[in-house]
This record gives sequence, structure tokens and C-alpha cells, in this order.
Amino acid sequence: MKDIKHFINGEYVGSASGKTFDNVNPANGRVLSRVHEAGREEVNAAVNAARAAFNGPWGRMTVDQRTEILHKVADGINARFEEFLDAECQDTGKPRSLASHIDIPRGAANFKVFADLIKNVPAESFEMPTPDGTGALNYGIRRPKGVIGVISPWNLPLLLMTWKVGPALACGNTVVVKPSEETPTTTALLGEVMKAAGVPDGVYNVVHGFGGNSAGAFLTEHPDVDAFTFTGETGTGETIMRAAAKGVRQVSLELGGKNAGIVFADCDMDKAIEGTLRSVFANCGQVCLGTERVYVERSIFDEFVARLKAGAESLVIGPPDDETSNFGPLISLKHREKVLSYYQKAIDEGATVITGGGVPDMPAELAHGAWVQPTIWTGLKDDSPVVTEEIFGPCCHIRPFDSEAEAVQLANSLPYGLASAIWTENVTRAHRVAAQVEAGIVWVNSWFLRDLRTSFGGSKQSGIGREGGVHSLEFYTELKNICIKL
Ligand SMILES: NC(=O)c1ccc[n+]([C@@H]2O[C@H](COP(=O)([O-])OP(=O)(O)OC[C@H]3O[C@@H](n4cnc5c(N)ncnc54)[C@H](O)[C@@H]3O)[C@@H](O)[C@H]2O)c1
Ligand SMILES: O=C/C=C/C=C(\O)C(=O)O
Repeated sequence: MKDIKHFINGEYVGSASGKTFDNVNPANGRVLSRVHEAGREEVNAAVNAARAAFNGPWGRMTVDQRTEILHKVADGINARFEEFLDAECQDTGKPRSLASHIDIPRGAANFKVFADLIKNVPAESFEMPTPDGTGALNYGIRRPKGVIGVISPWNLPLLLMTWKVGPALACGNTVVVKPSEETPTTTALLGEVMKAAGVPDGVYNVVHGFGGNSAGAFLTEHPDVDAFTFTGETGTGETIMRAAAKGVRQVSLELGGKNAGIVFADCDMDKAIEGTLRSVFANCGQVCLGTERVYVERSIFDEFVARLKAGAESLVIGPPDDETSNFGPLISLKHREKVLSYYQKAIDEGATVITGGGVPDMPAELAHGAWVQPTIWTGLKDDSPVVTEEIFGPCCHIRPFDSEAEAVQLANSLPYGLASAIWTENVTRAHRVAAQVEAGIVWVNSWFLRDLRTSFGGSKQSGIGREGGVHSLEFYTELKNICIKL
């Protein structure tokens, strides 16, 4: 059985305690590898290594030297594309067609984009008068923050981890990464790529383990980490924020959502169906940006529901190695219990189950996998937990609306505000509604269309701060003003 170890100061090391946990393939329930669980000792070693590399070789490099190495990291991911793809698909069960188009290419792009960006950020400067007439010049310079703690989730493991590590390193920081316990493999593999690309030892460190009372908590409690960047559940974000408060450390939080899709009668129905299908069911519904509430103008409600049902029923459920499959399992049996509890709640509350609602029949070799059916409901009340709480599964509730104002009010009715998708061919309406929807990201006639230079993040309980483009550089650097009296 393969062992997955921590990556500390350029070396793979096991846990002193000898403690390990199983990494399970959610498509068939088989154990893929044994993962070492970090104690305080390993976390401490990783943070110390990161600090030494920050004060040492990485901190001393020029921006050109650093960015050249980060391009090599991206090239290294691409050179080992199939290995990354296999690892990601086995850890998550997601279709190869998805991971080969999104997860792994974005893993590489996240290094290239921020390596290029950092070379092109202008600095601000202000000239000012002084009473003696000589004047003064103010100018800003950016410096890396130091050691960054990166805590990432399991749904897009390589993509979401590199989305943070790419800009953090480009800005000259060093990192200690705690990947999700469900998906440790690509984060571990990246250590080999870093080493081969010439990233100095200690710049990229990885500790494995769980959240509370394990590697995650030990990392956030460590006093020598300067800032934390986290993607995951809102409740975990609150816990991390509390830990970061000690020592007044900054946080960037990309949290949960309960995203609304708004479909107007003047939409292009083909586009709205195709986009909504993706936004509800891609990655088995485990995308933070995914749509779980769909509001449809009443005159097209029945047609929309019928066509989304047909689309959901045409999805091909299967494991990653089945090339025809485009719908994989959930991440774990534990997560399936949560999703199925909402499937039951919907029935208890009198929903009309348009399609799905249970567990699909799978062949014997996949019977222990975390499979669920793509599911659509109608008829629930607006305050049902199925409509107000993030399920993070392949399901949505569809509800009719009668006016634009009602659609906006419904979309804004929850404490989350991550993303929204609006479907209309009326460009004036698109601008008007997009401006009113309370979300950090609004797509019009598209979904998950990403330009990495744009801001990314959530409002309300969906997060704090923005990453992407210069916004990432703002988080991963400290801006200093220098005032020179002339
Ligand atoms: N806003 C975004 O960009 C975005 C993107 C992807 C996922 N998400 C959200 O992530 C969630 C799914 O991911 P998940 O289940 O892995 O989230 P999670 O919060 O359970 O775990 C995320 C990470 O935090 C760690 N963790 C858990 N408890 C911790 C603690 N007390 N201290 C330190 N670390 C701790 C976990 O081990 C894991 O590495 C969903 O809510 C989804 O909406 C948000
Ligand atoms: O599941 C959440 C998806 C997040 C996507 C990004 O952070 C991104 O595309 O940069």
C-alpha cells in the first residue's frame, strides 16, 4: 500500500507518532493509500522550514528568478499531466473529462498567471507640498507577508490549492499547506514538481491530517504563521478566523454558498438549460459556485422543469475510467449521508420529486461507492432547509417567480452571497439585475467562465476578501508607504 507523507523542507517525511489514516476512492470504496497524520511536531517543523526559506533563499531571489521557477512548476504539472489526472480522479471519483479540462490545466495556469502578473503591478506614488516649500514624495512598495497557512477543501483539490499557492509564492511568501484529508494526493505530488523545478527547500511544505484537533487546528494555532487563506465551509471559516485573531493575523476566506440561478422568460432556453445543468450537476454538485436554487419566470416554468429533468436523466453515471461517464460519485459515504438526509427532508416537507431523490443501482464492483442520483424538486416553501442550507450535492429546487423584483428579492433572501447566474437576452435587464444581486460573482448567460485576472470571492457569509488578479497580490503582500521629504 502506498504511503502519503508530509513534505517538509524539501523532503517527504512520515509522522513521528506513526499515526495514519486511509485515503479512500469514493467510486468503489477501496483504500488507495495510507496518509500520515501530522501532529504538532510536524506542523512545527513545516512552519520552521517555511520561515527559514522565507528569510533565506526565496526571500533573496529577484522577482525574475522567482517567476522563472514558477513557470517551471507549471510546466512540471503539464509534463506529469496524466499522473496528476489519475491521482485527482482516484481521490475524488470525478470524471476524467472534467478533471482533464478544469482541475489539472487550472493547476498549471494558477502558477503562470500570477508569475506574469507580479511583474506588471504598478506602485502608487503621491507628491505633496510641505510648509517649507521643498515638498515630499510618497511611494508604495509591496513586500511578501511571510509564512502563509493554506487550508484547502476536497472538491477541486489541485485547482483550489494552487489558486492560493501560486500567488502566495509569486509574491515571495513561503507556504504550509494542509490539504483536505479526503484528497491528499495531488498536493503531495506537487512537492516532487516543486523540487524538480528548483523551488528551494522549505518554500512549499505540506502537512496532512484532519481539521479540529489535528493538522488544520495545529497550523492555525501556530503563532509563527503570518496569514491564512482558506476555502471551505462557512462554519470552518469562523473557527479559523477565531484562531487567526490570536496575534491579529489576516485571513482570506472563500466559504459556502446557496447560489441562485435566475431564468427569465426572455432567455435563450437552450443556453439556460445547458448552463443550469452544468451549474447544478457538474462535479456531482460539489462546486461552491454551483446552483442549488433555481428561480424561473412563471410563463416558462413548466417547459424549463421538463427540459432540466430530461437533461438530468441523460447524465451518464459512472467511474472516472469509464470514458462515457460525466457524473461521478460524491466525495465520501459520510457526505452522501448528509446529502441523502436532505433528499429525505425534501420528501418529508412535501416536495414534488421531479427526478432522482435516491441512490442509483450500480454494478457490484461500485456498490460501495458514494453514488447518488441527480435530483430536482419543486413545491417547497422558501424557508425549507432544503432551500436555505448548502447541501453541496447534485440537486436543486426550482420555484416560479412573477416579476423581476420578486426574483431579486428571492435571490437575496439568504445569508450567503457567493455566485449567481442570470439567464436573459435583454441586456438592460442583465445589467440591472446583476447589479442588484448580492453576490461576489455574477454570471450572465454563462457559469464558471473564469478569467483569472478578475476578483473572486463571496459577500455576506460566503467569505471575506477577494482573490484573483491584483486582489490576490493585495492579500499576499504588505503595502508599505515611504514618505521622503525632499
Ligand atoms: N467560496 C469558495 O471559493 C469555495 C470553493 C470550494 C469549496 N467551498 C466550500 O467548501 C465546502 C466543502 O469543502 P470541505 O467539506 O472540504 O470544507 P471543510 O470546511 O470541511 O474543510 C476544508 C478544509 O478545512 C480543514 N479544516 C476543517 N476543520 C478545521 C479546523 N477546525 N481548523 C483548521 N482546518 C480545518 C479541513 O481539514 C479541510 O482541509 C463547501 O461549503 C463549499 O461551498 C467554497
Ligand atoms: O468550488 C469552488 C470553485 C472555486 C473556483 C475557483 O476558486 C476558481 O476558479 O479560481
